[in-house]
Amino acid sequence: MELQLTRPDDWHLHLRDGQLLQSVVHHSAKHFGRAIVMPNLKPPVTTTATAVAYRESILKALPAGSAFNPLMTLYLTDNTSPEEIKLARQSGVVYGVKLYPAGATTNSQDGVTDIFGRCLPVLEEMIEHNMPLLVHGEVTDPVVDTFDREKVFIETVLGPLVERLPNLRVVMEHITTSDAVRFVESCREGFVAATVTPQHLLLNRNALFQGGLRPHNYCLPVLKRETHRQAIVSAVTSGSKRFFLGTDSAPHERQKKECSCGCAGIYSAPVALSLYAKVFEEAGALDKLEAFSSFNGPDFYGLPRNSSKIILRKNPWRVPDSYSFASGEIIPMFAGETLDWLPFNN
Ligand SMILES: NC(=O)N[C@@H](CC(=O)O)C(=O)O
Ligand SMILES: [Zn+2]
Ligand SMILES: [Zn+2]
Repeated sequence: MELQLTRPDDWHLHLRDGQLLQSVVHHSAKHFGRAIVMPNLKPPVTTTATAVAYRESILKALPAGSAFNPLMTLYLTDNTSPEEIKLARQSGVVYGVKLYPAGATTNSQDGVTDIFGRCLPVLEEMIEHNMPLLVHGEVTDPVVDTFDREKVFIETVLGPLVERLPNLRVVMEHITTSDAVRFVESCREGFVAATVTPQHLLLNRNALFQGGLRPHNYCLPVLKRETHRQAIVSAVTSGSKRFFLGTDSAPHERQKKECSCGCAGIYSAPVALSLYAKVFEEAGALDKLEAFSSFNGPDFYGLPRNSSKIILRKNPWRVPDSYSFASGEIIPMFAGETLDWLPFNN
């Protein structure tokens, strides 16, 4: 059995830099046409000039002949100026501005401490330039239970923000709860949308503790209980245009995951398309996979859909146990397991 799909894009991707970039970028470039590239490097990509330079280094790291197009983002800080948004739009290569609440996730220490107090002029400028805000939607108050941080963020930050700036276009990244699904569905279509990862469609929080502690299933926002997973599957397989593919593929060297204080992030780029196909097949909704993977994202961002195609073939394959690179190994999601669907370039 085989499916032909318009080439998909990845609307939330971490490509890192240096050696890690060299070793991971080909996994995304092989089957995805474009990707929204996250700016949480060390130091973060806070200016258009650094975004342009980062884009150049990604293009250099691509396999010869690749047409993969990295769509860049700026990392919002308390000090980002409205002028920077103008420069970002003029550059033609920046497609979004990323909100990391300070301390919420990997390399978010330079993020925003007070969006209403510090960022309203920048957000107004983004509305002028039709530049979307991409949101890591978790509060950082250590008193709030880890599993409630997305829900509380919606109640205390995102809901009020959307109400205050109804013309701001927002992507709630990597949603993990039924609360987020309900919130996105309650907003104006075309203004608020969400990306969805393979892990939040396939795993619930039991996967963190299956037979022992499983660091390679640890990401942020953390996996939630089964009812939330089911709500997200229903949302993406319903055919709604508000949800689209964003892997949040986030490689960390193995030693940085398997240690006493392991990093958050799951490396899914090599398996993501196989995993999304699995989700849609299990839900009896393979006919909705193409819109989720290849239409809803570009339609939201106001970009053309890709013209080339890929094939997904039922052709069981074993996910490698690890990928080696110059200074270590990366363990992919579903390492060592067998997946049914295998993507091919047409
Ligand atoms: N998702 C993660 O667990 N980690 C991401 C950061 C992020 O997207 O929050 C990373 O950069 O490693
Ligand atoms: Zn995030
Ligand atoms: Zn991410």
